[in-house]
Amino acid sequence: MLRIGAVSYLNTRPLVYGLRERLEGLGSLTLDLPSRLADDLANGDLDVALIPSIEYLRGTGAQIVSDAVIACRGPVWSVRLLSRVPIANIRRLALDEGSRTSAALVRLLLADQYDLHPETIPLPMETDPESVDADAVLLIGDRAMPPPTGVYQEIWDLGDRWCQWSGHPFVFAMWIAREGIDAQPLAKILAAARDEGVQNLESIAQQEAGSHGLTSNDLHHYFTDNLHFRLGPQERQGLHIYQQRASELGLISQAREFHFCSAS
Ligand SMILES: C=C(O[C@@H]1C=C(C(=O)O)C=C[C@H]1O)C(=O)O
Repeated sequence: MLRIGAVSYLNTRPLVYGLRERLEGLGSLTLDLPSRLADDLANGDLDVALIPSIEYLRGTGAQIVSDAVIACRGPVWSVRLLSRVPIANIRRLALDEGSRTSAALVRLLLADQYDLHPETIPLPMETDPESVDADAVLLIGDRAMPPPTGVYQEIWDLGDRWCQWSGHPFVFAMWIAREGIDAQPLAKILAAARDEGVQNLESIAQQEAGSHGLTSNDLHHYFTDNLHFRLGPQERQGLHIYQQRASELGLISQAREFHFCSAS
């Protein structure tokens, strides 16, 4: 049985639509924070997981299993930098502990656009962003979605900032298999779950909205207009640009070749 892990945020509901049933007899599915999924894949506690793309670029796992991904082609809504000071004055930055990709992305954008290299501190899941001693806070996933309660001078949507800066989509997370795992049977299953999820965005939005304090219209808009669930040539290009720049800034040690599972 394969041990499979997926992100526990709303953004992943369309990717795991009916997935447990499809996996019957082949694997089990657990949901967790993106950063923990990457650590569990790296230490062998998971066989396949939806991990932050930067962790794959850093060397975690062996193969990209599917073209089902979490990406965006403009504003993403759920990845935001909230700054109490003008962006150019950020000295201390708190980073959502669930994140790896966006944690590197925000440092990359601050370095390239403002020549800024702030001190970073972790923002634990249970910590209220209002209470943290930092000039700015990076939030991802469900907790980034409600309107912020504090007073902020500037708010960045990192999907939007990246796409405007690079001219390419951004890939936040990908299904990755660890070394030695035959993930081929999974490739079709993950793509089929995504395809069915994408066909049912309206009903997923209706099911999930209330418990997250969102309207089903807003959530439907998030799934259809903000998120993008397929790794195509433009997304690959965006990933290459991110890899290149992250490596130049020392956020990853060296660029790796992308390996795709043959059935994907
Ligand atoms: C768009 C998002 O993509 C995510 C961002 C990730 C990261 O920053 O490491 C990892 C997985 C995705 O859940 C989000 O969480 O809002």
